[in-house]
Amino acid sequence: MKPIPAALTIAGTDPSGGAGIQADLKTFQELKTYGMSVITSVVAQNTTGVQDVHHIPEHMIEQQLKSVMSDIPFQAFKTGMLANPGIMDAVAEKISELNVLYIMDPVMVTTSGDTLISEDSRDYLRDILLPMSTLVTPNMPEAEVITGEKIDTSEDMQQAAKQIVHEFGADAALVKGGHLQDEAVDFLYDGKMMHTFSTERINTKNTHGTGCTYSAAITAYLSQGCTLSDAVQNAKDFITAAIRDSFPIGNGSGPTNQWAHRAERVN
Ligand SMILES: Nc1ncnc2c1ncn2[C@@H]1O[C@H](COP(=O)(O)OP(=O)(O)O)[C@@H](O)[C@H]1O
Ligand SMILES: Cc1ncc(COP(=O)(O)OP(=O)(O)O)c(N)n1
Repeated sequence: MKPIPAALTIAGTDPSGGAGIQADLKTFQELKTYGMSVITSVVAQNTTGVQDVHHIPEHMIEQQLKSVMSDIPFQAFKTGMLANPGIMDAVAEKISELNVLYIMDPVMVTTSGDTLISEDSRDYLRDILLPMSTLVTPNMPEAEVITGEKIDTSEDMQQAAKQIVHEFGADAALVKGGHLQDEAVDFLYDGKMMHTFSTERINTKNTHGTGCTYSAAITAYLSQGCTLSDAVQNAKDFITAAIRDSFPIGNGSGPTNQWAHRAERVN
């Protein structure tokens, strides 16, 4: 019998439902992948920004991981918000036991400008977790932090993707261009080839949770057995539809719409 596609997200929460664990689980569900979650931080946030944060004690993060890992098999997992070195350490130790695909969304700062990980975590993220990853998905500011280089152009993005693989040890890197002005272009470097994924830029302020939703969609497609470049292309179609049909709700940057792809996808 074919295994049931299943995926795990290890991340922080968003009670307003647009980002973090909530966005990941909605995306897994929408893409017919059995979704599971380990919560690292409870974040009081909404479309306008972050109001407060409570970090889950490390022993409880480890216990959540043990509970899932000892019971239900999954083909892929992703990490999102890992707020400090203690949390990263707890996660690194448990995931080193896994032999499944690992998608790292190196969450650092939200669109609203709130910092989600401490300054001293950045080196740990780059030096310990990143080399364990099958794919890392930085946006342009995150790629700048990882590489230490300024990234302004699509040439800089491609250079950063290569550097993240060859110098810092990820199997593959997807540098996302949501922060570019004209085009929404992302570059995937898999250690051999550069792949380009491009769409027109949609004029909207409702992009809360785009990075979470995109990396969750990649994780779901990988759990179903897609190749890396197919998983990214399918996920790019998914996130583009979700942004195009995003929800104009809340007082700030509204959330993306995970069910928008249904109208556009021909199965
Ligand atoms: N306004 C937009 N129009 C179309 N695609 C976008 C837009 N903003 C972001 N994207 C796409 O959404 C995905 C997430 O990118 P990005 O916004 O850079 O991530 P993050 O949320 O981590 O900052 C990428 O594929 C990016 O190209
Ligand atoms: C708990 C949590 N994790 C990650 C983010 C950042 O989400 P992202 O998808 O990068 O998009 P923005 O929210 O920054 O638009 C978050 N807000 N909360």
